[in-house]
Amino acid sequence: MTDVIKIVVAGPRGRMGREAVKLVEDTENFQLVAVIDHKHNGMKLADILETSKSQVMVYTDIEECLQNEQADVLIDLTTPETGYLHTKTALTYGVRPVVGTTGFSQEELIELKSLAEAKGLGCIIAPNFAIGAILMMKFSQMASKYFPDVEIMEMHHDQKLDAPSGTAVKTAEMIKENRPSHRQGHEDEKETIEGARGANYDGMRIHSVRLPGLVAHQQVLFGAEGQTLTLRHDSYNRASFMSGVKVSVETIMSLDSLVYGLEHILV
Ligand SMILES: NC(=O)c1ccc[n+]([C@@H]2O[C@H](COP(=O)([O-])OP(=O)(O)OC[C@H]3O[C@@H](n4cnc5c(N)ncnc54)[C@H](O)[C@@H]3O)[C@@H](O)[C@H]2O)c1
Ligand SMILES: O=C(O)C1=N[C@H](C(=O)O)CCC1
Repeated sequence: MTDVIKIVVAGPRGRMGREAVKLVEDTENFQLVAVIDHKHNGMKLADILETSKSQVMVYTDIEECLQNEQADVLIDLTTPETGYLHTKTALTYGVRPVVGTTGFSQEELIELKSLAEAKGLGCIIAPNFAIGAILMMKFSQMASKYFPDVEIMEMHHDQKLDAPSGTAVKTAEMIKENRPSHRQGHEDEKETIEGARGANYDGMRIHSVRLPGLVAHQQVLFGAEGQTLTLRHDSYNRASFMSGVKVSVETIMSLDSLVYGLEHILV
């Protein structure tokens, strides 16, 4: 029999968090031991989340939670500031973080990487848990060797806090590994309305669309003489991310350092 993995979910009432709670409750060798919310300290999960019957405790303070509960893994699906703090605290307490929260700075990622290494603990920070999105990023990286002119258009629901999306940033980082650094567009181009050309990452442009009705979508557009290539991925619901969360929890127990991006653990 596989060992039981004891899990804390942070952000259980969020769009992603409630799916993660369901995943943990429905997976045989996963055990939910507590949740971390920004309110309702001391209540039971079932009292604050209509889709759960779980009697595990709600904590508002991660330190109190990790002192009181025996946990192997923290799944964090909160906000950029909270996610960073939770990841750091979990590592300090010897708990392995699986982080879907996006919007971390480069400095924060570097700091978390050193902390995970110092502690010899697995930590997975995945800007996108959907397998199709990972493939889109990998295909984009491959294509950029042959099509070095590329623009990324990410489209999300209008409640998203960070822009560009974590997926768009990760895609640009992966493309950068293959694409000779250069500025794109006309050398004399001028924006008559600020922001018209999008964010500039190593000469590539990233455009962020926010609209009600969207979930998570990204198009990577490549252009060359007389041709274009478009790679697109769409998540139509949050369940699309859960197989990636599951494989991350299963894999993290045998890791001893930080992995940034699911492409490193999908074989
Ligand atoms: N990696 C992926 O595949 C993926 C997919 C979707 C969303 N995301 C990211 O996951 C995060 C959550 O997204 P969402 O759509 O579920 O957002 P959401 O706003 O629906 O949920 C966030 C939850 O975090 C909780 N929260 C805020 N501050 C907190 C605190 N201090 N302590 C505990 N809980 C706190 C809120 O109560 C809320 O329930 C975002 O960063 C988003 O970009 C990642
Ligand atoms: O809904 C969100 O927010 C999402 N965020 C991730 C990102 O920033 O890339 C992944 C897709 C959904």
